[in-house]
Amino acid sequence: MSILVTGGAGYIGSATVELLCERGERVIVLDDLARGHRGAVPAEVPFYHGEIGDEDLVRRIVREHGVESCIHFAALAYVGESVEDPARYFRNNVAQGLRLLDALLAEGVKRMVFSSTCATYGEPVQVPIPEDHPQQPTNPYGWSKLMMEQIMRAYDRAYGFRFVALRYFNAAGATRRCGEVHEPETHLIPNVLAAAEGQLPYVAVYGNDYPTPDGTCIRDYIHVADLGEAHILALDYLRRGGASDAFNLGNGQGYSVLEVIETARRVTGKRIEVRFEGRRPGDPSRLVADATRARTVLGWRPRYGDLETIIRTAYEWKLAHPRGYDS
Ligand SMILES: NC(=O)c1ccc[n+]([C@@H]2O[C@H](COP(=O)([O-])OP(=O)(O)OC[C@H]3O[C@@H](n4cnc5c(N)ncnc54)[C@H](O)[C@@H]3O)[C@@H](O)[C@H]2O)c1
Ligand SMILES: O=c1ccn([C@@H]2O[C@H](COP(=O)(O)OP(=O)(O)O[C@H]3O[C@H](CO)[C@H](O)[C@H](O)[C@H]3O)[C@@H](O)[C@H]2O)c(=O)[nH]1
Repeated sequence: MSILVTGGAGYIGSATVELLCERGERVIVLDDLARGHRGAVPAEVPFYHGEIGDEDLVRRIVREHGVESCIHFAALAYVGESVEDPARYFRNNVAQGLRLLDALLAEGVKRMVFSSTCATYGEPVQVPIPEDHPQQPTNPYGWSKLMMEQIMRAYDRAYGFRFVALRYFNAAGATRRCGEVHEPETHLIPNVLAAAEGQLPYVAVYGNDYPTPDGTCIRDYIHVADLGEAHILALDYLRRGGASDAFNLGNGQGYSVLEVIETARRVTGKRIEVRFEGRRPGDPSRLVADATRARTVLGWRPRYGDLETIIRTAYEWKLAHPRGYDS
């Protein structure tokens, strides 16, 4: 029996594939390489270059490899881009996501660990944010993920399709094999490190008039290996017969954009120029997780909680892979 990992050539997906392989699980990756890298997937892992919305392909993979569960990372995931082109986000994340669910169900696969996001909460009314916080996304990306959560809930009731929605806060850092390489890169920490290495002239800070102590947005950064570990625990939970549920994944500690830049200056020892720009549409001011439930129900224990460690692992990976992945 094997696990279908969609989006397994992407940043968090490839790090999770690495952990699953270390644990001796049989893994199959499906990715259209819109944002991922073939070189991020170990050569021994069967790889399919295709879309999650290709029902015939998904059904064939399930039959040929005896797939029993799916970890579904594949999605477009840029907040700003989703505000500019919502159609692309709803088509890719929801319409194609729905076809993936239907193909799995048609082949009798009824277990999914789903990449959801803190962006499903929108502007928080309570911080740290618990799972039962109101879900009112401020951008189409967040809506696309919330729609998938709701579709899966209905599928559970009607068809017994069990899922765990993992609502990650901000993924960061690198594992031994896998780091963050996106084209274009919109995420803060890779951009800060690119500025440290002279690949960007400065870091653009989007907004310094937010209602936070230094005026810049606050986020809860969580190490990619800790995210990967949570997927394995969630899969074990579903295999034990656990009920469908949602879990926040974060450290419970918020850092402002300026604090991230200051920490990166310490870690790299480099000058990092900053330029203040206007707010980025769709950005909530402060997102910090209450991840108590993942700890108590799944037994999750993040190991790389401290921001300096998170940034150091990202920096070390970048120095070891100055041009990113070869393919
Ligand atoms: N990075 C974060 O901080 C963060 C936070 C919360 C949630 N998430 C979610 O986690 C998941 C992984 O994020 P990531 O940062 O690794 O992103 P990523 O872009 O690196 O990885 C996503 C992968 O999915 C693939 N993909 C996209 N659409 C596809 C499709 N229709 N068919 C097949 N493959 C497709 C891409 O090529 C890419 O390899 C996403 O679902 C994202 O929404 C990420
Ligand atoms: O060059 C940059 C990049 C980012 N930022 C700021 O840094 C913060 C973090 O931005 P990221 O782009 O790194 O992360 P987001 O919080 O926008 O997005 C992440 O968390 C989201 C939930 O809000 C989604 O889940 C998304 O997939 C994931 O990338 C934001 O305030 C952003 O405005 C900058 O100031 N300059």
